[in-house]
Amino acid sequence: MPAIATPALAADPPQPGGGPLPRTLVLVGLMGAGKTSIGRRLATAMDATFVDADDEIVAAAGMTIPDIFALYGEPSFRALERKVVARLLEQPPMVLALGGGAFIDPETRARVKEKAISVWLRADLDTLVARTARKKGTRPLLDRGDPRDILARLMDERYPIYAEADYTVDTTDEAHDAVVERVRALLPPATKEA
Ligand SMILES: Nc1ncnc2c1ncn2[C@@H]1O[C@H](COP(=O)(O)OP(=O)(O)OP(=O)(O)O)[C@@H](O)[C@H]1O
Ligand SMILES: O=C(O)C1=C[C@@H](O)[C@@H](O)[C@H](O)C1
Ligand SMILES: [Mg+2]
Repeated sequence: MPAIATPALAADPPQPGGGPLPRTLVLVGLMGAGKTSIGRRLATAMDATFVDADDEIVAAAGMTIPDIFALYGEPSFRALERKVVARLLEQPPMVLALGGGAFIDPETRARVKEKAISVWLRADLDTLVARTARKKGTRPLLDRGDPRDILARLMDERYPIYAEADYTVDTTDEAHDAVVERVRALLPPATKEA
């Protein structure tokens, strides 16, 4: 499988000392858990930089995630994801939404544990099915069959691994802002100043 070229990251480098985070705050969880939408709000609330690893992969590859899967295959996507996340974890603290499978990779998981604070955004199956139904065609794993069956299988496979995150926050019955506050409440006091 050919390697995908990896030019510079697309996101502006975080401003030195520009955020109150002592370490990068990494959000993990399945598709539809809220990593992107919660992460963006959290970063705004904390005056921190927000980066979505999926967007960085798209920028690095110069193509969409469905195209990367279709043209290069999932193993090449995973290799690129590992590289991109490793580079992001070397940058100054930020709020970082990982792609759904990134934390499942043992190397990435070890790096996250070493360098970041991790939070698993957990949701139940009905919630994930409903949320992921909104932007069809953007998540290649869910195009391989019935999304409910696939999400159920991924929950079985991945939930024990996401549980290795430092913290877990349930997002099933919580509005965005409530989840943001729950995540902020987990952080040491100095990181709560907006
Ligand atoms: N707590 C919540 N309450 C209501 N809607 C939510 C909540 N969290 C996320 N959503 C909605 O669910 C959808 C998916 O959320 P989001 O894109 O943040 O998930 P994600 O974890 O980044 O997954 P993916 O990257 O696969 O899209 C969005 O429409 C978002 O607004
Ligand atoms: O759960 C996954 O494995 C994925 C989730 C998305 O965020 C993307 O990273 C990609 O579609 C794979
Ligand atoms: Mg997302």
